[in-house]
Amino acid sequence: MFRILDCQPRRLVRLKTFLKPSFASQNGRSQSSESQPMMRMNSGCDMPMIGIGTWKMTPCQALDAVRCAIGFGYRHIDCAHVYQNEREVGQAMQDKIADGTVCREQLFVTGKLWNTYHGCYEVVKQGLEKSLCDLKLSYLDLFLIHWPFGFENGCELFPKSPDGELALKKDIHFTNVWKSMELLVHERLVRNIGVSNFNSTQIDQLLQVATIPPAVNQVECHPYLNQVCLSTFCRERGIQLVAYSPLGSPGYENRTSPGPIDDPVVKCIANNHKKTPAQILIRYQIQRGHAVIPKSVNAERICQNFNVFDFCLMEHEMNQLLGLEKGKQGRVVQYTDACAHPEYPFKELLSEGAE
Ligand SMILES: NC(=O)C1=CN([C@@H]2O[C@H](COP(=O)(O)OP(=O)(O)OC[C@H]3O[C@@H](n4cnc5c(N)ncnc54)[C@H](OP(=O)(O)O)[C@@H]3O)[C@@H](O)[C@H]2O)C=CC1
Ligand SMILES: O=C1CO[C@H](CO)[C@@H](O)[C@@H]1O
Repeated sequence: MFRILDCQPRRLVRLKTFLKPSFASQNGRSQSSESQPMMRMNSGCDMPMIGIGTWKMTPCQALDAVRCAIGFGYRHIDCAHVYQNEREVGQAMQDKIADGTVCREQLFVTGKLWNTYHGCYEVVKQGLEKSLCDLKLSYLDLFLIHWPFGFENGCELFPKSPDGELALKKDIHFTNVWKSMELLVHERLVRNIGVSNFNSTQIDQLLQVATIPPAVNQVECHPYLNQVCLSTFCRERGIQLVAYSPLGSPGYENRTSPGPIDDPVVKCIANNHKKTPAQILIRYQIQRGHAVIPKSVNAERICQNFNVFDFCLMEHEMNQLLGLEKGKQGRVVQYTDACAHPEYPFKELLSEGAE
């Protein structure tokens, strides 16, 4: 049986309940999917706490990495149309269903409505159908509004205006997009809906119109951007925080300084536990009650990132990690190209000063 984690307000993840002698260590053995912790969302659906991220996987890498991840026991796959690899992610899932490793119902697949599909209901539905078709699925477990702002509709993922700037679409508000997302639930094309990169003001606005409240807010989160306020805000409203770029997205071209995976404090905690810095960063999210979606295309690291249930960070270590916060300097995925949109969520990045 799956272990269920209740993510209701103020409920903390109890770690000892996860410790099972049968967990694989870093030796490449597969870990039983039956023993991984789950998050119960508001809708009553369960989401596995660790998923595999798929951004920046080439199509070929995605095919191998997702097959490998499912083989190691991952059941949560984080996808998006804009990652341009959904066909291969879908093929990998089909392959693992065909070889008997999993059935569809055991997978938890997240998709995201790309910014060029902010429009009327038909446009939003087209966005979903494109992903369903590529992923070779008849429904998604979770569908997110990828960003609170839209771009001009069309085939270009990053459309440009005649002046060469990103063509922002300002005549439709995310609350209208949300109403279409709700219809997709009623049509049983998606089991849960949520948002990504929304700030607390935007979530409040959404909650005022929603008949189905967002199940999750997927945001950047790691020790340099710990999202303490947003995490509490979401928890108090029964919204599950999903931590993206949990390793600080090393290698991302926008990263100009070393990230948390290279931080001496993280390395020291890792040494004390005989774990890797990546495992500390993933475990840190789980102990905060966040779902977490590290990306890797390397089989050893895919396995390593999943093997974080045989140790526990102590309170003082969690506090040390929380103390690494860098405010807006810690944010890697900034999307300042879209800052002229009224719903650009990270206004603090546009002002002078540290915070
Ligand atoms: N909603 C949104 O707007 C966003 C969502 N996301 C989602 O979150 C996922 C994760 O975030 P992402 O930005 O990819 O970054 P991560 O923080 O997951 O870091 C990924 C990088 O870390 C490396 N890495 C992975 N595991 C290890 C390890 N154990 N030791 C050392 N290095 C490691 C990977 O290299 P290698 O592959 O070679 O192992 C890759 O370069 C994305 O893939 C995507 O699914 C991300 C950004 C925005
Ligand atoms: O998920 C993400 C990664 O890729 C996208 C663009 O290329 C980002 O906008 C987004 O946040």
